[in-house]
Amino acid sequence: TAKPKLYYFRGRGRMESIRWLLAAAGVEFEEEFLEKREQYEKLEKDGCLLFGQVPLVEMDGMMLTQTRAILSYLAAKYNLYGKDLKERVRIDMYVDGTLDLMLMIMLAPFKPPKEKEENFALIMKKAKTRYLPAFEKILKDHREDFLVGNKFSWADVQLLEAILMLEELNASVLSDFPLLKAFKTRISNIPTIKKFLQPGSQRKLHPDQHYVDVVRHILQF
Ligand SMILES: CCCCC[C@H]1O[C@@H](O)C[C@@H]1SC[C@H](NC(=O)CC[C@H](N)C(=O)O)C(=O)NCC(=O)O
Repeated sequence: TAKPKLYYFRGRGRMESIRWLLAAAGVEFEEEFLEKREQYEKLEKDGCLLFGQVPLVEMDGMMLTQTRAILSYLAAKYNLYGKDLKERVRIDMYVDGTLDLMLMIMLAPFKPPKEKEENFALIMKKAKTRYLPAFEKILKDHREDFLVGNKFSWADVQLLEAILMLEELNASVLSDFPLLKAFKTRISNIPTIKKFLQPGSQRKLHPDQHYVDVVRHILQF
């Protein structure tokens, strides 16, 4: 069967969580990197972009857009979405929280220079006073290796992704969160994730100025 094909910039952005989830599920995927505006315009002209936006994932005979829709489809398809409705809604709550946090981090490089310092402080404040305490408490109350049920799920994948992004911004961000530190080690050692964390995987690097310039050029903003 054909591998999923991801269409996005050569960077993390909104597509990175999709790369993580596919990798965690052990699913190989191909990528087409948007480097020129013409590529984006062709996708639009060909009617691939429902709302004129990427991420776009071509799989199972469909042209899928909307990051959350794609992630939910993948989680369900690869059995990473809990055992019943109640586990699924907890996973949805947790992943929406990590997506909110990661969106702040993802958009940071696009902030005007004079706002960067303040924006960085806001991200760290939200991480340390809102998101990390919430997940530390979940691990404390739930007393399992994973966030939901006693099984690896989409929520675990995305929390690890968010933790690693935060540590890139501030290496000691987990210093007050011992359960999250142990969680990070546990989940990082899951074979499919361990492989994705090795150099040479399809995991993308921290965004640099070139990347910001390419995105601005293609999307003309
Ligand atoms: C890679 C760095 C990403 C930072 C910026 C990204 O976040 C978004 O704010 C913009 C990009 S992603 C590219 C952007 N896509 C979206 O905003 C998708 C939003 C949608 N709800 C989703 O979750 O998939 C885009 O195609 N815009 C064209 C335009 O709307 O005309």
